Amino acid sequence: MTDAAPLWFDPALCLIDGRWQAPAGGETLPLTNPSDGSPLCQIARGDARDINAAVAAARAALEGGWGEMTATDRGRILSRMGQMVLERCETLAQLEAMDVGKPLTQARADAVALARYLEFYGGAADKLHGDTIPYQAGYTVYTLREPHGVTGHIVPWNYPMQIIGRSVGAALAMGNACVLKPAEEACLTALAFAQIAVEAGLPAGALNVVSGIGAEAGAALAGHPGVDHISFTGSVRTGALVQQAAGANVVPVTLELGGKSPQLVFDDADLDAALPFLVNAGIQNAGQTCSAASRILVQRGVYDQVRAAMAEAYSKLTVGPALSDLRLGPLISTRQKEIVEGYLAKGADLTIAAQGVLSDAASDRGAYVRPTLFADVAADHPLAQEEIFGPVQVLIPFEDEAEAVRIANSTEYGLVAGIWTRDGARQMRLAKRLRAGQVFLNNYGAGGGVELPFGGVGKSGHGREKGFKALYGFSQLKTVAAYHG
Ligand SMILES: NC(=O)c1ccc[n+]([C@@H]2O[C@H](COP(=O)([O-])OP(=O)(O)OC[C@H]3O[C@@H](n4cnc5c(N)ncnc54)[C@H](O)[C@@H]3O)[C@@H](O)[C@H]2O)c1
Ligand SMILES: C[N+](C)(C)CC=O
Repeated sequence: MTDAAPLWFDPALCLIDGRWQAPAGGETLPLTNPSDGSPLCQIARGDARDINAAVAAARAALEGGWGEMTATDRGRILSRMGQMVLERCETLAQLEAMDVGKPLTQARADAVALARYLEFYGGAADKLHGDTIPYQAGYTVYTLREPHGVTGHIVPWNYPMQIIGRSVGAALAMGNACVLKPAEEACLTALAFAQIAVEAGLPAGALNVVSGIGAEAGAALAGHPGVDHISFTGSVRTGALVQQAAGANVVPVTLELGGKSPQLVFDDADLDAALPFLVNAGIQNAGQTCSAASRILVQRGVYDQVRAAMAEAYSKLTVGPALSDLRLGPLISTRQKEIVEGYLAKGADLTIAAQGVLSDAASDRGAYVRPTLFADVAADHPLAQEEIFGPVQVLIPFEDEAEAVRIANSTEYGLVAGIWTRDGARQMRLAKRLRAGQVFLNNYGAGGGVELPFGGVGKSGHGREKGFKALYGFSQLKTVAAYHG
């Protein structure tokens, strides 16, 4: 680790029942810095035994101090955690940059987003309540909003802080006790978050964190009969496995999966306003973003202009080590680099409109690829259909609104869509017709905005996280019908 980001916790331990402890198997896994391939540290290789202990600790917390705490007091702790995240912002950003390969500016924004989630859900903890319901004579009927109980949170490596904030933050606000399984590729900020929770006075067992391999600790959590709800963020393939495992115990699952999100640019669009969003939403976090706008659909009348402007922007993109804070860092791993290079090879028959450049500091030991913009891509080409999870965007021309909608809705995903047009009626029509969980009109937020409900349709998943509405998903309703004559 660097002096700038010293670890003030031991990453080779799991947080269970408020205590950092060695995993039952006594084994560790290496974390690697994707910017140069150097070893970062060892993390705990938790397994089913640690998950069992974590679930038991969470259950005990619900029956003890955490379960008895008022919503207002829960909110206060979350708000305190948010403040502590802000105080540690620079350290957290450095850890995320080294662990994920994310440029420092983006990592800083993620730390601030984590703080915002904690503030937002801290403030919301005591705002959601039940109703009274008019019923038959002699009755008083009301509903209680209650936590699910023990919630499992399985998160990926690409935005650890943001995803932990939105799912664990909302779950704790509603009074659940959480078991978090971060990704084995990058989990330092998940562990730092756990330490912050301890320091902020979160009662023992309310948050338990077990790092480890997906097929071991993750599968044990997904299939655990003592868990009452699972929030999973990751790939479609793993999401299906998690849903199946949880389904065997009739446990509800929220799935936040992948995407192939489009931005639609019409002839009447404000192109100057659109350009930064078209490019940035494709290359943010080196394209390893579920809501990346990897398809840019452009109407014929402005197609050449958009292509030229994007190509110029691409030629200025520089890739380098995360701590040098260029526009793009490396991919998470050499394995991910091979996957992206495989897609670039599949695009050998296509026209490359432009590519970014590697900085001199981007060594062979890092997982670097040049951001690549393909032009004139057919809507059914694999590069226009499959999630690549790298800095690759395709330009697809269209004639009219009907064709734009058909192409936009032609993938198996439906996470986010952007529409660039000055025509208000078209904005309203398309906002309804596009299959996506979020639609942005004349802007594009690649998942930004803690206040905005987020989630997918189709293979992008189901359920909604973020925003106030997420609190409904992390709680359940009990109806109380009192007969008093
Ligand atoms: N919709 C969203 O909000 C969102 C956000 C970020 C990433 N994603 C998606 O995540 C994917 C990339 O992330 P990834 O490669 O880390 O995904 P992944 O599915 O490989 O891993 C995600 C998590 O699942 C765990 N896991 C792996 N196998 C498991 C199993 N059998 N049982 C239980 N858990 C298991 C992993 O350890 C990790 O913690 C992309 O498809 C991306 O679009 C979606
Ligand atoms: C929504 N977001 C950006 C936090 C994560 C997507 O990968």
